[in-house]
Amino acid sequence: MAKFDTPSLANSAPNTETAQWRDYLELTKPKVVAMLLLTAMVGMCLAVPSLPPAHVVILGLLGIGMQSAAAAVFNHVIDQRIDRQMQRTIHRPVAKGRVGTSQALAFGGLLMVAGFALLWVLNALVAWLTFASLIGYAVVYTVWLKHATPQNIVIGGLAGAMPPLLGWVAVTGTLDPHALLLVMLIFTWTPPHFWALAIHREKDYAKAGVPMLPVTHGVEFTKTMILHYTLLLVVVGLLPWLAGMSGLIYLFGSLALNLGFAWYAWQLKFNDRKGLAWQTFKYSIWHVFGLFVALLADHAWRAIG
Ligand code: HEM
Ligand SMILES: CC(C)=CCC/C(C)=C/CC/C(C)=C/COP(=O)(O)OP(=O)(O)O
Repeated sequence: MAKFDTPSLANSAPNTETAQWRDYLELTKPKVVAMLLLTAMVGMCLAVPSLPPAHVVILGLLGIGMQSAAAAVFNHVIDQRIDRQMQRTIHRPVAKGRVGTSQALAFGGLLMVAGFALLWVLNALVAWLTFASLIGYAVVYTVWLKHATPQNIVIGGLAGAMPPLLGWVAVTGTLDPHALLLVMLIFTWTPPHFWALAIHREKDYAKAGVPMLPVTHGVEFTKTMILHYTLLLVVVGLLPWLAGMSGLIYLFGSLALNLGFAWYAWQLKFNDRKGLAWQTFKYSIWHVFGLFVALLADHAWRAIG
């Protein structure tokens, strides 16, 4: 790996190796999409008092999953130059040349069209909103925002925060302000999720010339912002309960998880121990998983109760 450290080699033409199915899977960012689908499923369940119809869940998750995966594939194609400059991403299939740009575009295009068609069967609103999220991530964030401002992931985070609302609309066909509260949860979670990683990978982003907050405003300022967002998340986390969407299981679950996130952020800011940024990033992933499982468990409890 070390041989790619020098900028000249990092920028050189990619290797041409044979693509395997694993490369195509990697292009879809499967773990991120799996988490997005969990949040979409929670949106579907909370849209109705008990359980949504099985065919809506299946078609909806397939459609939202395919469109999210397509967005991830396009992100790999568009970012291939900067991916070749960062240690974390240097081995990605398009960056390395194992999957060519046109093959990746064809794969992404297929996923996009198939996903749109599946959602169209449910209702036009969910199909268009999901497509707008795809454009939001693959074009607005990846092409423009990422290189334009250190607030890139705050604004661009909206696309990744949309799945609970998309799930909700898949079931009801209409927009509901309650679904926006779930969007707000992920929207507030995204900056501390990403900036913790950006501190850990600051050198990567500086080398690739991407204006992430730790690069433009320094690590200390970024830590302060992370702490602010986690404290805001404690408050935003109360909203689903205050709005009557959830009960005590969610309330106490979210309080524990959000205070835990704030504790990590506090340590990151005021303790110089090495590795805290990476630990905070890892925690953020378990945190968002726990938050949506708590919403689901709470809903199931109320549905049978
Ligand atoms: C603009 C918004 C977001 C940005 C910039 C962002 C950034 C990132 C980055 C750079 C990684 C890769 C870390 C690595 O390579 O080790 C990552 C991992 C991850 N993110 Fe995010 N993220 C965003 C939104 C989301 C959302 C909305 C979710 C789900 C709710 C999510 C879930 C995950 C998961 C599960 C991983 C771990 C993936 C793995 O281990 O392969 N992210 N995120
Ligand atoms: C239809 C729909 C809901 C679309 C959203 C799809 C989606 C995959 C959102 C996740 C956001 C994400 C992983 C951002 C990281 O991109 P990055 O380019 O900053 O990170 P990288 O360097 O790891 O590629």
